[in-house]
Amino acid sequence: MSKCWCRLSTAPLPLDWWERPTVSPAFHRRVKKMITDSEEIAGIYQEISKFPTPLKGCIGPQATLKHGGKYCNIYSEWSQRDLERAEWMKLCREYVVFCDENSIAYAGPSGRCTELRGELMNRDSPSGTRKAVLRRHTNNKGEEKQYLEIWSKTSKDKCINLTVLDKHGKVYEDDQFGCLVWSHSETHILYVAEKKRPKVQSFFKTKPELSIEEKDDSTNDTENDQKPVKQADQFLYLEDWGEGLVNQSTPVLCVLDIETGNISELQGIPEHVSPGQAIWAPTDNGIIFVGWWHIPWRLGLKYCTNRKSVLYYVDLKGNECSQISSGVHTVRSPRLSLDQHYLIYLEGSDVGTHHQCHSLSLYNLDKKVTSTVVKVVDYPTVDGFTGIYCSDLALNCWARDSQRVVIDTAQRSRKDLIVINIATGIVTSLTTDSEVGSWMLLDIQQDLMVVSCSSPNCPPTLKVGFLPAAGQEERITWVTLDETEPLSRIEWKILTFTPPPEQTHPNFPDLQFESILLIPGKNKNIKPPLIVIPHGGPNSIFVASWMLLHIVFCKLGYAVLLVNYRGSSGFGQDSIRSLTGNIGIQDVKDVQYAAENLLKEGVVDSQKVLLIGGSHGGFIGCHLISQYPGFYKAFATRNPVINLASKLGTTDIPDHTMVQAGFDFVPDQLPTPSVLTALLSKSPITNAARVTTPVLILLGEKDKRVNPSQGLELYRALKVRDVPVRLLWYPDDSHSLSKVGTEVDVFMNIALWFNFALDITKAA
Ligand SMILES: CC(=O)N[C@@H](C)C(=O)N[C@@H](C)C(=O)O
Repeated sequence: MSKCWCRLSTAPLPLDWWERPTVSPAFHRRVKKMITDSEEIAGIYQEISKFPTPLKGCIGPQATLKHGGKYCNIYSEWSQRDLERAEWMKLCREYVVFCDENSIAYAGPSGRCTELRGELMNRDSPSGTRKAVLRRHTNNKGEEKQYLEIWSKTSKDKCINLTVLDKHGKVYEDDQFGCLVWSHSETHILYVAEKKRPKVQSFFKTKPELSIEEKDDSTNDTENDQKPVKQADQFLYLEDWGEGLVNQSTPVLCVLDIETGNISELQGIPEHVSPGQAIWAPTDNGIIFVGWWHIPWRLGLKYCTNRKSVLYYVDLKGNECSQISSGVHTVRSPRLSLDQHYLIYLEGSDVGTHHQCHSLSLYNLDKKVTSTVVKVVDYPTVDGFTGIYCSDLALNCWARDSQRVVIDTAQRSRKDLIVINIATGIVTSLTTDSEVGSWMLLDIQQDLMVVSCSSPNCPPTLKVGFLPAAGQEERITWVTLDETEPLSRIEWKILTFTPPPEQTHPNFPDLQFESILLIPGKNKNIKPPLIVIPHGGPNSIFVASWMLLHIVFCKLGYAVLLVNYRGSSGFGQDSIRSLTGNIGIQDVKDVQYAAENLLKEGVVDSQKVLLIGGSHGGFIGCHLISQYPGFYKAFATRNPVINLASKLGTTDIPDHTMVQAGFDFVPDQLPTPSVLTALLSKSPITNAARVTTPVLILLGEKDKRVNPSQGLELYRALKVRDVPVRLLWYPDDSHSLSKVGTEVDVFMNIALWFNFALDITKAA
């Protein structure tokens, strides 16, 4: 029986099963409601991938109309997959809103949407009269340059070639460090760039003889160009900030004087931190920024909101730097109130997990004192509030009274908008009663908010609404900017599970967990196959929002179960705590419990259960197929964690491996046999001999988080045991496999892999 991979099969599976050209016509007849033809599958993917995702929304200044009343424009940017060009593209859409002080008379689109090319970042000046644009342009020699442009309402006023100026390396446009901020006076712009590095060359490079003209020219070279070339450093290792941030090493804060065009690098920043997320202090006298510790070395930052970091103020006159946040482990997203008296920011403690419940801190700039406005929530409060889990606050999140802030955060399996009163700490939800699954704040100006919202069966749309006066927040009314319809014949709901007594955590016995179920059609006579998907992290979460992969599978006829096992963020800090040291057990049992409970309800086909999991979700998936052989008919996994012992030395976040496995992370601790043995014993590779489920492995060669050698270990273990396994290797992609060309290939391969698996299950 060792070569059988499904319970119904009695004969060993032919090793060439995947190579067989088509699904049998008999299969098509049997599963009429399933779409199995590859062209049709590709067509559905293409159709659904046309819905763009909002990236930003900015409310312009309000203008008064002749006959009273006001209006303003809303500028929004979206990203969309261009399947023909195999790339992400950015587009912009504009809207107009007619309103009075606090109600909207009309809101709707103005003009057409257009593609944005080469714009890396842009930011309106505080008055709305000018705009700064960071642009990438490739000239006809194929050289890429970065420009900083200043636009007025009618034309481009200034264009600075940052590459030729050569004051610094590339400007950062990531969410982690990057910023582009106008001073309050609108005379300067602050941004983050890679520090200029000394030129390096080989020991044996012959210097070209300069012509007379070139010698003359070289006298005009900048001070930096004349610095001696470093020879011994040509191959010096440069630390980076890990997965998704491989070109980021040493950020510096830069200030452009718009009038003179002069760019200066901010001095006075402590040597042991890398600065980012900077803002201007009141009256432009100083700059406030987050400094991430880069000693003893840089640990990966992506998905890791736990990195040691401090909030600083640097004075622009004396370059003196002082610490604002105190005694905390991690800070993010400093945001100044409109009256410039308060600063709020997200704060986290030294819990070790990569994501956690944050508190909201307040710094009173007049009194120079810090207080906590919203504390960490261990267990959901009686009114259901589960705490703050966002990784960043919206750039503008203050109400005009400078007493309230609006935040979007996961609350169990939804993403809600909440208002926090900084004086009382009272948290009020603006969206709990809505039928929409997920809300995100894009901008707030004079209490007018623009938000994006979506549900698992409804693509994203923008809405506007005025934040009601304090205490009346529940009265909010939203006006939709673009009408979108939910996709027909797809339903979703959130399922709540209480783990059985034998699976409760001894220290956290009351924890529940949830799943989001997407289910096709309403025909009670047809039970769809089920795809079970645990998320990665493990302290991440699925919120009930529009996600391409899930909706396309549902359109093909699958039910999809997204499991937020205990340890997911959004359910209170105790839930996150409960998984530490328990990975491979609690998470695995929760996922299986959710799947089995759904099968008991009889709404899906219990003989056709499939599994997808990426990263830590792949770790859970590998445990599942070895612990429940025959239950899952096929498994597809992206960059899975297979062996914690070998992962420790190859990942950009070794602390994560140690902490999740239940150990403290001590940077100078060398691996010991006992630790490595414990790591190995928690790893799915040790049970690979029990696997009979066909596995599709999808690996990104450039993955710094989970080295592709992890997936290769699994491939080899299955191949040698004649378990059907297929490995796809994406040389230009990394951990998330999110390049447009990769994503579509990954999807098509999973869809076809599952088709074959179900076909064979039926035939057996
Ligand atoms: C913190 C982190 O990146 N963990 C990885 C092992 C992981 O599971 N990543 C998730 C977020 C993923 O889906 O890639």
